[in-house]
Amino acid sequence: MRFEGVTKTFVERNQPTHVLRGISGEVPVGKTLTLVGPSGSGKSTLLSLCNLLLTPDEGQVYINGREVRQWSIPKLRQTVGMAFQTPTLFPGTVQDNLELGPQLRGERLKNPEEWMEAVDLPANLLGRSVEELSGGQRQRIALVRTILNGPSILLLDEVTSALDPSSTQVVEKLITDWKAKSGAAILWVTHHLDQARRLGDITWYVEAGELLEANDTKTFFTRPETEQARSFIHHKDAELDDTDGGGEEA
Ligand SMILES: Nc1ncnc2c1ncn2[C@@H]1O[C@H](COP(=O)(O)OP(=O)(O)OP(=O)(O)O)[C@@H](O)[C@H]1O
Repeated sequence: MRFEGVTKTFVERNQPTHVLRGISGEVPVGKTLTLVGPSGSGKSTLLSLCNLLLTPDEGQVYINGREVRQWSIPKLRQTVGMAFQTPTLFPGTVQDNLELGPQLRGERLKNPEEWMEAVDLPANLLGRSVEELSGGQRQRIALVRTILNGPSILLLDEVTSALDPSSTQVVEKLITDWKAKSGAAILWVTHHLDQARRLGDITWYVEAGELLEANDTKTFFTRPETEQARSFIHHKDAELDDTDGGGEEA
């Protein structure tokens, strides 16, 4: 996935907000890119351009070498999976939701129980309506469903923010195991710098719509190049210390 000079401006009551200002860079195949930056810096907007929930005003987004606007929406959404903080599931049973992706490819889901085990949920939930699931269970099922669509790129927007530490661990393991097997590229927005540090191969820092730093994750966190990134890391780490060494933020 590649961005070339991407800009996006929202206009509300004649007031323009320049949300993305000339973002360029690449998420290489098989890598996890963790995207960090202050609230309102444009992270979710950047993700939304990758599967045409939004279109850029200027610049291009390339998926597997082809500009997003050249893709058919169904093919694009199958290739580029996306999961949000608030999971979306279709009405029906858990199994109905998991079967959807394979069915669209004319396949059958062979091992639903194994997927349930992978996200630490009992197999007897398969026949239950998704209405009956807790928030943490919904998020885990939504992620499995996204993965079963067979994407080669995964966009994750704060997917563990509403989860307790043990569900967070299950979700992180699901995604990292799947990435290792599939060789997919992942663009992962997170407010949790410990998560960005732990899971990223590459980290981007955006502030006020500008990509101020793009580096391998270890270098970004140990030797940030800009004063803005240094200060952001420092403040976030201090917040984490204040919340008694790593509790989940709301
Ligand atoms: N549809 C929209 N119309 C108008 N303004 C929008 C729209 N979507 C986002 N914005 C504005 O664009 C800016 C960037 O929002 P975005 O959600 O991309 O930031 P973010 O970095 O993901 O924030 P957070 O970390 O809080 O989720 C914000 O000022 C937001 O209010």
